Amino acid sequence: MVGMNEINRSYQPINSYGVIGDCHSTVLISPDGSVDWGCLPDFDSPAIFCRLLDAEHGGYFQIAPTGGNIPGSQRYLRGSNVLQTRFASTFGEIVLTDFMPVETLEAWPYKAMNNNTWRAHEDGSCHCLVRIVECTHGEMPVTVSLKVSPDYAATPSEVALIADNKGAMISSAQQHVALAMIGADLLASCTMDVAQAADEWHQTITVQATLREGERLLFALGMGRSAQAARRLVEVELHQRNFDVELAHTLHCWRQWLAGCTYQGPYSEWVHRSALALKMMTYAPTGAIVAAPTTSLPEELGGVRNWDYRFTWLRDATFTLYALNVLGFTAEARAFTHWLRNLSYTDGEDLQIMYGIRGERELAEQELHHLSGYCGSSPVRIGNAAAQQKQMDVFGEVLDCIHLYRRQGGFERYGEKLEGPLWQMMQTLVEHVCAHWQEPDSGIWEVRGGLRHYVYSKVMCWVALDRGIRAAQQLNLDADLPRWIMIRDQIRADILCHGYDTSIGAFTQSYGSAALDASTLLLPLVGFIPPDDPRMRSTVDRIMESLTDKHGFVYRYLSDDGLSGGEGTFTLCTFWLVDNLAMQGRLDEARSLFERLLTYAGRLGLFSEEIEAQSNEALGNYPQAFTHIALINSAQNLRKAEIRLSEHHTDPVIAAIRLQKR
Ligand SMILES: OC[C@H]1O[C@H](O[C@H]2O[C@H](CO)[C@@H](O)[C@H](O)[C@H]2O)[C@H](O)[C@@H](O)[C@@H]1O
Repeated sequence: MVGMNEINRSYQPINSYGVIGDCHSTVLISPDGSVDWGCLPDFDSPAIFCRLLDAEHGGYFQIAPTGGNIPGSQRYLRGSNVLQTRFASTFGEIVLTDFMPVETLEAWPYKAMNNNTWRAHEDGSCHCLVRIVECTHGEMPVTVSLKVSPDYAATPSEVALIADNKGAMISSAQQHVALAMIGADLLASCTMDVAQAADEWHQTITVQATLREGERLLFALGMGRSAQAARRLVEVELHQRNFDVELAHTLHCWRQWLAGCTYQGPYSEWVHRSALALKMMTYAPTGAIVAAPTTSLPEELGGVRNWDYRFTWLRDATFTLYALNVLGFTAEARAFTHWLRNLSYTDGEDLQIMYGIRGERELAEQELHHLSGYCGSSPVRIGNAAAQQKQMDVFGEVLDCIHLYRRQGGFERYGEKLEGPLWQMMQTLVEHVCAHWQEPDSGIWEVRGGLRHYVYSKVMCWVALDRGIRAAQQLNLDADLPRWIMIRDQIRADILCHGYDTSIGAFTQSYGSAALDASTLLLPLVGFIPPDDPRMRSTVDRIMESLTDKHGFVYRYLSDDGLSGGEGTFTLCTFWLVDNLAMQGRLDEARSLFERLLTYAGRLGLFSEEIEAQSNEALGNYPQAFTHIALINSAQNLRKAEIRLSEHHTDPVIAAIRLQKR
C-alpha cells in the first residue's frame, strides 16, 4: 500500500530541507520526514533519491505519521549535523533522528588520488544513513515509504525483501542498496510490503507499525559495491553495529570539531551553523570541498539556469578556507593545500578552474531529460561545462588562500614548508598571470555569453602577483621580483584606467562597459583599494541604487549573460555589501542589512544561493558554500567594525575623563 504521505505532495521550499552528512556525502530531509535527495556513498555518486528533481519519478525515503497530516518540525541537535524531526498530535508524539555516522572529522591530508570511499571501505560498510523513529509520548501509527531510484532514476531496479523483517535489498545494474530494519521483532505489529505502480521502474517498500511510548524502529541504509555485498550488509553487517554508540560518537565528533571554533562575537549561532554546513561539504578522503551537494536546483523557477555544484571550484573552495580560517580551523586548509599540490596540470594554461572531488578533470555536462526538474525547472544537468572555461580570477584566489594559510602560521603548525612543490606551483601560476593577464575570460560568474575583460578577473591577477611578491619577499624565495613588481603595478594602473567609469562613478563589470557587477564589492576585501576610497564609496552607492531589489538585496549583474531567463538576488553579493558598509563605518546600515538577510534563511539557519525578489523564495543549489562563507565573513567584519567604532568613540571620552582628572 502506498502511504498517504505520497499523495498531495509536490515540491517543498528549497530552504526547508534539513541536511545531514558524513564528509563523503549528504542527504536532504524535508520537514515531512522525507529524504528527497541523496547521492551515496560520495557527493558525486549517481543519486538514488531524487524526488527533489522529479516529484513523480524520483526516489525518496519517508518516515512520518500515517496519513501525512501531522506537520513535522526540525532542529539540529546542539553543535552537530544530527537532525531531529518531531511530529506531535493530541494522541502522541514521534521523534525522528537522522544522522550519517562518522568515525572522525579530522581533515585527512591527501594520500593518493582516487582514494575514495569505496577504496577505504570495500563494501561501503562504514558509510550509511541511519534513521531512528521513536515514540516519545502516547502512540502513533507510522508509515515508512522507500523508493530507491538508482542512477538518477534512469535505470530500473529490483527489490528483494529479506526474511524475518530484517530489511530489503534494492539492486540495479550499477548500484546496490541495503536497508536494514532493526527493532521490528519487538513490536506487536509491523508489516513490510512492496508494491509497484504499472508505469513505474521502481518499487516502493512500505513499512507500517504503530509505535507506543518508548518503542522505536531503526533503519540503516548502506551501499554495497555488489549485490552480494549489499546482501551481506542487510543480513549481517548492519545488524551487528551498535548505532546508539555510533550516534553518541557522531555527536561527539561534531561537537568536538565545533569546539575548535575561535569566533567570539555576535551572531555566533549563525556562524556555528554555517561552519558546520561548510565542514559537511568537505570530502574527507582528498581534502576537496564541493560548492554545494546538489545539482540543478534552479536559479529561476521553471527556468534553465540549473547547474551541478557537486565539484570543487578552486574559487569556491579557497573562499571556504578563508572562512574556516577566520574561525580558527586550519586542518581543512592543510588538507586542501595537499589536494592542490596533487592536481594534474602542467602549467597555468591547463590548470582547470574546477575539478572532481578526487581531482578528476573530466566533468562533461549532460542533460537528464527523463527528470522534470524542481518545480518543472529543466534541464536537469550533471557535470559542468564551466570546467573548460578560462577564468583568470582563480590564480589570485589560489595564491591568496596559500598566503592566508601562511600568514596564520599553517605551515609551521604542521611542520611543513611553502618552499618546494607548493612554491613551484605558486611561481608557475604567477608566471602564467604575467603572460596572460591582458587576455579576456569568462569571469567569476562563468557567463556563457563570450569572453570579456572582466574587472574582477584583472583585480585577481593583481592579487596573484601581490601574494607571490609578498611570499618571495618575506621568505626570501627565488623569484624575478623586479619584473613581478612592475607587472603588478601595471595591472593596477590598467584597472584604474579602464575599469572605473568616471561618468557613472563606479568600477564596472568589464572594460568598455557601463554595466555594474557585484564582484567589484570584493576590491577592498582583497586589498586592491581602501574601502573609503571615493571611487569605492561611489561604486557601493551605485550598486545600492541600481543593482538591488526592494529589500536591498544584491543581484550579481543585470547585463546579458548569454542565457535565457533571469535569476534572483545573489546572497553572497548581499553579504559583500554588508562587508563594504561595515568597512566604510556605515555600521547601522550594515547591521540592518545583515539581520534582514538572516530572516531569509530556512528554519534551520541554512541558505541556498539566491533569493527570488518577488516571492522571497530560496533559489539555487542548497546549502551553498558561497553563502555560508560570506555569512561568516560578514559576521566577522561587523564585529571588527564595531570594535573599531567603539575604540574611535571612546577615545575622546576617555581623553576627556583623563583631562578632568588632571
Ligand atoms: O551563471 C552561469 C554559471 O552558473 C554556475 O556558476 C556559479 O556557480 C559556481 C559554483 O558555486 C561559482 O563558482 C560561480 O561563480 C557561479 O556563477 C554554473 O556552475 C556554471 O556552469 C554556469 O556557467
